[in-house]
Amino acid sequence: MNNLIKSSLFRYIKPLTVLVPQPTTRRCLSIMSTINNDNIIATTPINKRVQETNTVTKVKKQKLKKYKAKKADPTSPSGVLQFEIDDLLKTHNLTRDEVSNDVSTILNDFSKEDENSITKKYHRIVNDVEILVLTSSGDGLALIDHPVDSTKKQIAIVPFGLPGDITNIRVFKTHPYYVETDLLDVNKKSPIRRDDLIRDKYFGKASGSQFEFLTYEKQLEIKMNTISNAYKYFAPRLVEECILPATGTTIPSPLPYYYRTKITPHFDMPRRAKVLEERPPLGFGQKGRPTWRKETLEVGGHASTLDIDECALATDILNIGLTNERRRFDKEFKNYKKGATILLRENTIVFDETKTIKEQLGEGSRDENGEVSYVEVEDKERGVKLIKTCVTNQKQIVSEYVDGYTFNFTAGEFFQNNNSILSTVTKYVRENLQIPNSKIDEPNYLVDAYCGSGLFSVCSSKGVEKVTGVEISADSVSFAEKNAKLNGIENCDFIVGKAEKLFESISTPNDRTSVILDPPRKGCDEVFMKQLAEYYPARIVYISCNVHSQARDIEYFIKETEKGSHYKIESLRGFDFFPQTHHVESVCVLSRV
Ligand SMILES: C[S@@+](CC[C@H](N)C(=O)[O-])C[C@H]1O[C@@H](n2cnc3c(N)ncnc32)[C@H](O)[C@@H]1O
Repeated sequence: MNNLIKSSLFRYIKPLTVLVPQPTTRRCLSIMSTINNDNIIATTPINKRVQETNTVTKVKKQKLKKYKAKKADPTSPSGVLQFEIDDLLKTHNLTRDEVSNDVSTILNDFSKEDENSITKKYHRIVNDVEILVLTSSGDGLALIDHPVDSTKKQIAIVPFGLPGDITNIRVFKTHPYYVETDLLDVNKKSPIRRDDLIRDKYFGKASGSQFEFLTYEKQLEIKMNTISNAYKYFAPRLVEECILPATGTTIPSPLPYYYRTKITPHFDMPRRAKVLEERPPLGFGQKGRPTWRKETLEVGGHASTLDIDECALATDILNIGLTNERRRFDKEFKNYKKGATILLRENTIVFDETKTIKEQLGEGSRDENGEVSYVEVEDKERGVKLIKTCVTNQKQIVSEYVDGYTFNFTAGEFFQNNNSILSTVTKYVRENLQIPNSKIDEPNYLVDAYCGSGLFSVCSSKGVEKVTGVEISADSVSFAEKNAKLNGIENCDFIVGKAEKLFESISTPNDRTSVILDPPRKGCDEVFMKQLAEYYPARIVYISCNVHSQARDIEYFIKETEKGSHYKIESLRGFDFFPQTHHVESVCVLSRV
């Protein structure tokens, strides 16, 4: 429908109450009944109640759908995308107006099935599109012609597109300043594209491992750039004033594949179904409807959840567990009344030579004979035999083994997911917590804020007088206390509460105290940062799985707190906790000057 007809139609249905001659009303009703728009983010329901009289039909409360932007935390992926869009616009000398889309018109397009509808104009195939840059979420960004205004462009997000690729894409969703697309074909390959490296049979369809078609060196370089960009966006004053050191090279994961110690495949219940007649796909979400990997078009099916029987990122025992749990699901799926997520968490047992393996296994995922599955591994450095099982019960207590220390925690609770890199990262943290020029007779202290079940507290406890951990989850604190004891460590105290609770009772001398921060994705809050600056510790090591909130916090600490300006950023670098994905763990070290 062209704009003219549509706007005249809206004039009919906009008023709260209108009297419309019957033939026109019938047309309005049939048009309204076709509304099924993917782009509805917020809608005002259309009241379709019609009161018929002999000659006229009364249509009540006809309202247009309004587009309402979702509020996003600026440091969330959709918030960061806004900075990335502005960067791209700047490079191409464009303004936001010049890439804007009329989302409301699409939202109120009642004839979207018509060949000439506005929806069809927007949601189309575009050929020979060059991918220009990569976002921090690992997607390609491109500029394409605007479908309805030849003076404008559109910004397209292209998952699995790499800078330099020339691609065919399908636009399927429109936002005010960008469109979402599926990658259909790669006509010319980017020089960095290495499809020959792909191992995962679901790659290019499943969300998750997006970087398998890059060399590992390239992945590490991209993650280093992600950290630099995060500070450019969220700590611009530190960048402008040149008080930020160059981002260090990303520390690789010893295992680039088969490293994840926790996965959570899920299945959905078909809409309105009360019982499952057919076994639904069990696996991970599909990333759009891409078709560029022709050889894998049928792999995993076509539902929004792909049916996945192997995960190239998960450890061996989790893949065995996945096979077991899929077999169980084949038999039991009819018992489920709604969709569910299945937990597969690795459990590590230090082998006790006085007992048989079977005596030590505990509960875990079972094979077709009903036996708990396990694999044996060796810690060659310490000459210790380890047994790995796969736990599926959220409440079961599981163990991790890091650097000779054992950590117990509840299977459903947080613990770092890549065991292979933990020895490297805990060593790095320990070394960077050291207060320079420490004298032998002067004791040093440690504070572990957001301590979880005590990973950094325990691994950094040697050589310091006392460690104080603080953590909001009482359950995690109780495990942290037990973990210290289990490993024969007596100098750790743990407090339950928000991180800032620490400052109510802290008694260690600030000049001799180092602080570890390891907050959740949203980062620290200003109250905590202010009190931290007030306490004025000798060194701070800030670890984060969201470098964007880390950059925001570091700038706030240095620029907005009274004593923050007395600190210098000693180093900033990534650790690759999540190979083959876009995620990076960032570690920033601050010292007092
Ligand atoms: C990324 S995890 C780090 C845990 C631990 N450092 C580790 O490596 O296992 C963040 C932890 O912060 C805790 N947390 C979240 N908000 C908090 C707050 N306001 N104060 C203290 N702890 C908090 C969570 O419960 C979680 O255990």
